[in-house]
Amino acid sequence: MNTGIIIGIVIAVVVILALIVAGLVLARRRRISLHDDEQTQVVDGSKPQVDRSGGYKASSGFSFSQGGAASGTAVAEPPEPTVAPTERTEVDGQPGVGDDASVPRDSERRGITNVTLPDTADVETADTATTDVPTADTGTTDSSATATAAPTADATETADTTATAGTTDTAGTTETAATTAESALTSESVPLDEDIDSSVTTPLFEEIVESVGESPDEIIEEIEDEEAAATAPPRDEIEPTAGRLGRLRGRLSRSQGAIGKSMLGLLGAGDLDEESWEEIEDTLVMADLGSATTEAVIERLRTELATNPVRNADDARALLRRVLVEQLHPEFDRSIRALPHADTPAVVLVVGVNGTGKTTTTGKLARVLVADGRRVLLGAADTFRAAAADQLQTWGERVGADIVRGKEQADPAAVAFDAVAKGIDEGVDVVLIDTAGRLHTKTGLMDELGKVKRVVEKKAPVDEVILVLDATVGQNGLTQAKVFADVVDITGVALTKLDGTAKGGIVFNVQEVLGVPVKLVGLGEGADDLAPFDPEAFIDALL
Ligand SMILES: Nc1nc2c(ncn2[C@@H]2O[C@H](COP(=O)(O)OP(=O)(O)OP(=O)(O)O)[C@@H](O)[C@H]2O)c(=O)[nH]1
Repeated sequence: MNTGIIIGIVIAVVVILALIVAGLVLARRRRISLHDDEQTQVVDGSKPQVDRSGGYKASSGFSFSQGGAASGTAVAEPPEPTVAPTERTEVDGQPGVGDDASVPRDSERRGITNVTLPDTADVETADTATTDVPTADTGTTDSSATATAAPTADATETADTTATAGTTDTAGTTETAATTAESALTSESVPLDEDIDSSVTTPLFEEIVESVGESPDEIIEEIEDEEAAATAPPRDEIEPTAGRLGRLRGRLSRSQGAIGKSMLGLLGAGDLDEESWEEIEDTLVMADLGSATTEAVIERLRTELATNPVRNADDARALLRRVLVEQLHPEFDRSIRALPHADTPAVVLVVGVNGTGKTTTTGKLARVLVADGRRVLLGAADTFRAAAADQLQTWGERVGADIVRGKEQADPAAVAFDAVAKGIDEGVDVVLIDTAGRLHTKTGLMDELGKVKRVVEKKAPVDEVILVLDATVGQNGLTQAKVFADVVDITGVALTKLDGTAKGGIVFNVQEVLGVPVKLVGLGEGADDLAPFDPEAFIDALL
């Protein structure tokens, strides 16, 4: 082979290599970076934590406002829902609406029971009864009742324990007290709040003291000793809300990516043909944005791209972010109306299908409010599930909030009513009422929920009705939501279990369909895993 041919081959190889390298460099420059955020260490106080989120963090803490009054801020009221409220929806036959949620976790499954609620006349009677004749029914209380009810319940308990041991005279005396309480219970009949355990402690105690003729101080001392010895669950330290936001990072990991990766990839690919637009549409629908929001997003993207073509990864991300944030209505008022009125506490009703996280959300919210310096009273109006009131009571003990609870199967409206009555009497700032989870196909039960609200409103206006929705049930959750919206005027949504779904897009759809803002998001089972919803932070976590 002569030298000329060899030189020619070498030059050709060099040119080909140069072309390949140049091609790779250009391709790399053009490609939009869709890197998975590495797990980074987020230091929260002294505890390092793994951040898997891509950075969901609310830019501010929780915001509370007063119900019924103008908030004074430049935030907009939500528009009318885009989907007109329908007749009560029957969804029999549809897959899984609330089904997963209805599987009991910590208690035996019980049937749904229709509860006869008092008519208006009864309610008025109850009003009087609650205020004027705090009954001896507290005595029927399981000794687990409430912190406030402790003296009464414990009096009974002490009597039982000590009498068995047969050690002191006091036992006998206190036993008499318990017996007196019992007989008072059986003989007295008080309408409506006959099942209420708490809120009636002191008068009953006085009755007992009178009847046994013993010094109140002596009895109180004994009870206090017993209480001190009792193994009460330790009260949690409540950390300031500002400190917890960092910890919430890392919880949206599974919501992240569904929209971001494919959307940015498509947008970054330059000119979009119809096939690409269809792919974008599919991505949005798959992420649970719903058809109305999907159409709106695509229209906005088309308009924007026509005037401002995307040139690089940053452009694509910024455009998508802007369009998605816009669709989440950042102008909505997302404050929780939990600030007291001049002479009544704020009343917050927590509603939703069973298993969505109502009790947990109520507890977490109580925690936030207590941390904010508010005096909170809990109303355990979920009388259908045996463990629900216990669960709420545990939350109350952890955060330092009293609770009003009823016996299992007690009248939920009566419990709610009594909670508000007690809240007014004691001058608390806010009463949080946890209602029973119920399947919306049971029309009677939905009507009952409406009655709970109406009965409570005999005492004080309901400032906030928070619908708790489980993000993992996706679109089906909206069928539930619409039925609740028909029955009680929902003022905000708490979207729970966002940590367990890859379909964070449900947030868009919820707001669009219900016309109410998502105010809170649940990001885990922990006590502090509740965050105020912040559209910008949320989109940042999605992209
Ligand atoms: N992963 C996760 N789990 C949650 C969240 N919120 C609640 N849960 C869990 O969901 C389950 C149901 O929560 P509950 O608060 O009992 O639900 P509920 O709506 O009160 O249920 P009922 O009393 O039956 O109506 C519990 O195991 C909670 O710990 C959340 O944001 N993320």
